[in-house]
Amino acid sequence: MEVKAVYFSPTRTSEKITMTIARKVAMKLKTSLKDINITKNHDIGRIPEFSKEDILILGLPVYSGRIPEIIEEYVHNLNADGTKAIVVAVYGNRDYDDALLEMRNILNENGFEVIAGGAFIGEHSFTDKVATGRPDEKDLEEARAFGDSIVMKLENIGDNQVDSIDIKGNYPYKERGVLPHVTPSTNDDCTECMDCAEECPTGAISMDNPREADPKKCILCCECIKICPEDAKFNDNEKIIGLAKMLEDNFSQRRDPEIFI
Ligand SMILES: Cc1cc2nc3c(=O)[nH]c(=O)nc-3n(C[C@H](O)[C@H](O)[C@H](O)COP(=O)(O)O)c2cc1C
Repeated sequence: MEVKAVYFSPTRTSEKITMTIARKVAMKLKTSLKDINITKNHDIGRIPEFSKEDILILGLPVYSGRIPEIIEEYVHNLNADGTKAIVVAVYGNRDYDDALLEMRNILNENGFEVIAGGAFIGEHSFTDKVATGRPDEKDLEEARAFGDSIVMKLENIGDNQVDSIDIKGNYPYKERGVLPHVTPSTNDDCTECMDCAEECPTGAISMDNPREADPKKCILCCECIKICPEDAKFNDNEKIIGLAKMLEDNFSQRRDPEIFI
């Protein structure tokens, strides 16, 4: 038996929440934890295998109320025969809409038994003024408490099959919004440390010149902006700036994690 934490997390908030839950579950079950970070490694040649005794904790950020399109094929290729799973969506304080439901449905269709789900909040990718610094200690405390509840449920279920859990969301799912085909810009403070290019989940930033990026590959995850030690990367596209302003004006009130178990 192994707890397998699989997550996609360009700006690391989904990673923090998923790993906090997973560490708690593995520790309480006194079993090993496998950290499967698919932020850069999401080609379907690397799909992990699951035994019936394993536990999958899948953590994804919410993009336009859905799971990120770039990770869709990978998630659809996760397969099991009765492995228990937990779904975790991390969103930027606006809404998670149908993302958590989408995750539950894909995993249930692929032979997992989804026994719990959680929607958590992370600092918004487009602005550091919405959900600033989240997940914070209170969020991590809730993530650990969620881990405790998961273990309690697993102990109660034993080897029995369970009914699928109810999760908030609608089907047909929300249509994905269309973002402009642009990349973040770079100012003169860039020192070519290459952190952005090395961490870019899609390889959109040139390894020869980190000021150059391919708009066909860029998914606007904002990893490069958040990771840059010199604050040299920024969004200067009008639509993205307008979106950030709309979020700051309308979605600054703190939202709390929601648990489905
Ligand atoms: C393209 C894109 C679309 C997003 N859409 C939403 C959304 O619909 N609702 C929301 O609350 N946050 C949205 N966010 C914000 C992220 O869900 C949030 O910042 C999350 O914490 C990022 O996860 P990560 O740190 O694991 O990359 C979006 C971010 C990006 C890059």
